[in-house]
Amino acid sequence: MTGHFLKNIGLPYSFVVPVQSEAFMDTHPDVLLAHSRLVWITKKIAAGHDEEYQEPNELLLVGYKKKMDMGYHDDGEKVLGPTVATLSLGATSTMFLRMKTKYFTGLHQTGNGINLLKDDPVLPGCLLYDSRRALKEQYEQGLLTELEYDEGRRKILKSTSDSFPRIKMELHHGHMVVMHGADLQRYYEHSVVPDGGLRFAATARYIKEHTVKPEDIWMGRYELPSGQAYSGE
Ligand SMILES: O=C(O)CCC(=O)C(=O)O
Ligand SMILES: [Fe+2]
Repeated sequence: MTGHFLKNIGLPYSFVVPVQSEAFMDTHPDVLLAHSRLVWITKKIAAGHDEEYQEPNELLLVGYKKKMDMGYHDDGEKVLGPTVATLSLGATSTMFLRMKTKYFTGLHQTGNGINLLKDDPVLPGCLLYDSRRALKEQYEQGLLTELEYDEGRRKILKSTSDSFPRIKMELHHGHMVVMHGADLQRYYEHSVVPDGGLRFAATARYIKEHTVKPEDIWMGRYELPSGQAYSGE
């Protein structure tokens, strides 16, 4: 993310690059209006799901100058809640979502070569899903020892192949994307490639309050004058 314009508002979010945060109460009112749109949509999307909903208390503005993009990554840091919402501003971009290569192949690259995944979740859509699922079930039912399970996997999982995008979305000015669910960040990753023009992404996240210095908690709070919070109209 070096080179991108970055500005953090609300609770400090220092995972990406340590950036100074500005309290919501001190920021420009338009930023609060943008944040309130993201709060509105996260509520709409997250309501009814089993994971506890937490209202975003942070906003990261990321600016993409000409020809910049953001490579594959996840937003699954421990300090974050399971809902991440982004408002796109400016140039059109394409967002890609793919299964992380290690879950796709069942193999991962370590310091000493390519190894079997310790706990292969065998996600629907992974490479060799049926045979991997069958082996895992036999192992879980006690029909295979761990050694036999590993040997069976070694036989079928020979090469690494790259994962591929499952979702490709064109994002236009004003579009909002919500990613909801910890597993989405655990097993999948996303990237964003603008069409070359200037673009800003305003991303709202929930930062777990216990991970922030108590004296900073107020930075994530604000109230809009009545009637100004976005209500979908
Ligand atoms: O640029 C975007 O739309 C998303 C940016 C993103 O993935 C991030 O800031 O983590
Ligand atoms: Fe992201």
